[in-house]
Amino acid sequence: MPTPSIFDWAGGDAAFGRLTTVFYTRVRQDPLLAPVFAEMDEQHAEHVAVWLAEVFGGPARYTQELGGHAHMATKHLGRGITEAQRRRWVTLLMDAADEAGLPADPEFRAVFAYYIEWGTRMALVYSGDDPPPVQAADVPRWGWNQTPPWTG
Ligand code: HEM
Repeated sequence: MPTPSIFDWAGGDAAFGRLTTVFYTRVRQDPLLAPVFAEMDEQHAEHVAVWLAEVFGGPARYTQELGGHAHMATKHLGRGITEAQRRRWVTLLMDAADEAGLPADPEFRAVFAYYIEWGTRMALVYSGDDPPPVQAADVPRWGWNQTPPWTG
């Protein structure tokens, strides 16, 4: 049997759809994050689900249909996300993973948390004073392995 992608292991598009639906319901009720997302459009949760699906080895729909990495990174520019907001984002997403019934095995949750920790820190970098060029990267692909060390 070939090793399944993380996307397949998680439960495919349906699982990521449930995840972001639950997550943004929690975000709207959260005093620290609700103001950050006050202007988000109706399709935001779905778009983040499509992004996560691509990252975890699913179809490359964010790249093909939604503007790819440059569009996603641009959405974070100038937002000045704080560490407290980032940490709350992570906490609510992990709570949402439980509520949405994503697999709870240690390997899946470790690799899931690994991307979320990395991705939220990258969102903070893009939202800050000296962001990297938005065109400089593709949508990351997260496997069961590790990333190389930070090169700036
Ligand atoms: C792994 C971490 C993250 C991922 C995968 C992610 C993903 C995305 C994506 C895909 C978009 C663009 C949606 C679209 O195409 O319409 C977006 C926009 C946005 N993100 Fe993130 N994000 C992350 C972390 C964060 C954090 C930590 C914050 C703030 C606490 C944040 C705040 C926002 C905001 C405010 C927008 C714009 C919403 C709108 O007005 O439509 N993101 N994010």
